[in-house]
Amino acid sequence: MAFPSVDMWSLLLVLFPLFFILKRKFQDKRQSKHLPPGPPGLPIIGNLHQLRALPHQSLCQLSKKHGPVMFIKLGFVPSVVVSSAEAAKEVLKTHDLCTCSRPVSDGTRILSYNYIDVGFSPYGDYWRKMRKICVLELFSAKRVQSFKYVREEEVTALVDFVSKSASSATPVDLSEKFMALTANIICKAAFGRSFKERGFRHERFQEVIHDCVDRLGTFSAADFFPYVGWIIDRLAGLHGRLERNFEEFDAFYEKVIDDHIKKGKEEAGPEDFIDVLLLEVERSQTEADDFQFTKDHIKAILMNIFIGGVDTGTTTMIWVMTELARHPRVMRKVQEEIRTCIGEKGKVSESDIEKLQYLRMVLKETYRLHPTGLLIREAMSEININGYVIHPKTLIQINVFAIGRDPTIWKNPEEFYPERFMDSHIDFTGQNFELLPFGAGRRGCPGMAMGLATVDLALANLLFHFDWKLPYNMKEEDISMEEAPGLVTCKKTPLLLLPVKYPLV
Ligand code: HEM
Repeated sequence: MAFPSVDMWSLLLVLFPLFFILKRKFQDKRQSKHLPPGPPGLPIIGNLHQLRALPHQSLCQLSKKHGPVMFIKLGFVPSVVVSSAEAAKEVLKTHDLCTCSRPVSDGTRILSYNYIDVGFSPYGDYWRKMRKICVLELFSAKRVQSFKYVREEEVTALVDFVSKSASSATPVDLSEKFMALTANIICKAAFGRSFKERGFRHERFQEVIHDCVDRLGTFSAADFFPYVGWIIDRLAGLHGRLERNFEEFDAFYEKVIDDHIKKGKEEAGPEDFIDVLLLEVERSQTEADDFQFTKDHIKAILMNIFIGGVDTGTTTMIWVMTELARHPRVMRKVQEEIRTCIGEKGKVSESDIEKLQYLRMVLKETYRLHPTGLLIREAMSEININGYVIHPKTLIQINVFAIGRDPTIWKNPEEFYPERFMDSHIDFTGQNFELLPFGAGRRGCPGMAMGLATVDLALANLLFHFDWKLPYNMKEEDISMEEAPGLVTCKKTPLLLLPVKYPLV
């Protein structure tokens, strides 16, 4: 989440008198003695001024002073920030049922077709039905397996591209290539064909996805200042951009769904997400059920898949390759593992991945230092965390970044050292609260298996086929580790590396 610029602050000051009247109306009547400790805030804006462009980092600093369960106010919105594994377990396991809703916001309302999706809709019967459809029909192990051919096709095409770059000694922009890879794989799984075959420029699609993810991670005044915040958002042009992106997505989905309806059963081919979801529409029309599954429901789910599945996988691969480029010892070790395991087979297949234990450690270590972002929940009823009261409607932010760098859990937390996982039981599947890149509990990521299948296959093949050097006489310490603001914490500058073909005998 990014926070406002100087212009936005001036706007806030102009609207100050209005806020003040509203503040009285929204005055927090809670007894502060039961609330978690936190930094003192300013009138109206609360603690917003203490958060910089990268809130996970600002919150991590603040929690070092105020503790692992910290109370802050974002405008009028009360929020609790959780920065220890122990407290995260309380929220995501002990009290999961009371904390598994999501807060509403202008951005998520637009992109979720008014909360008829899975990722942003509040907890309740409706969400349970939608989540069940996704988990059973779209993200099951069988379905993930059914798209194996798509992943293999796309990874092979990427290896071919990189081979050509290696032959001409041209550096590869891995950030761009990873984005195209995940977007193409998800596009083929969702629509049966690539963007190009669907008459859409994939570069444009990636831009729109990225823009939406950025916007969802950006401060929106309407979210924190009821009634008046929308004026600031309008003036800052936040709304217009998101609405235009939404319309672009919507027109594309509409066309692809209509193509599927027209083609009917005539055109045989592997079942894609739209085929599966159209069956849900049919089923809900024939079964006497109050729940009517419509074209808009399909579109809302597609939106979750693109927004939840593309930037996350891309970012994971970028950070892994960035850390490996900075740590040649680890790079050599992981390549040795892959090359010894694969031998003369020529390429890594999905069935080889489980044998690659060190690669798994590299992935865990990368997720520890570069998790996707803050986990965002909303309390539905009063709960008690570490002896502090959290009231209903409080925004809960689990700072996975802070937990990954907590010196009470991790020795030398700033060091990239995959071997720390050697004899450790800690994994990232949501059972261990020290490492939560996919979240945990009822709202944990349902697309984890699908995301990891791409990440594992692509990384293993790129590390098997190529050695990776730094271009332009760069040194390891020249690689920028700067993060970009957004819902997903990406690397700010593109990662360019020079591939050198590994000679297969
Ligand atoms: C490596 C890739 C991925 C990472 C790191 C990742 C991470 C996450 C995280 C942190 C959450 C929030 C969990 C929580 O609040 O506890 C989430 C939710 C979600 N993810 Fe993923 N994700 C990935 C891939 C995918 C893919 C490929 C899809 C779909 C094709 C997907 C679909 C979703 C959906 C629908 C939700 C919302 C679930 C809900 O609210 O019920 N994700 N993901």
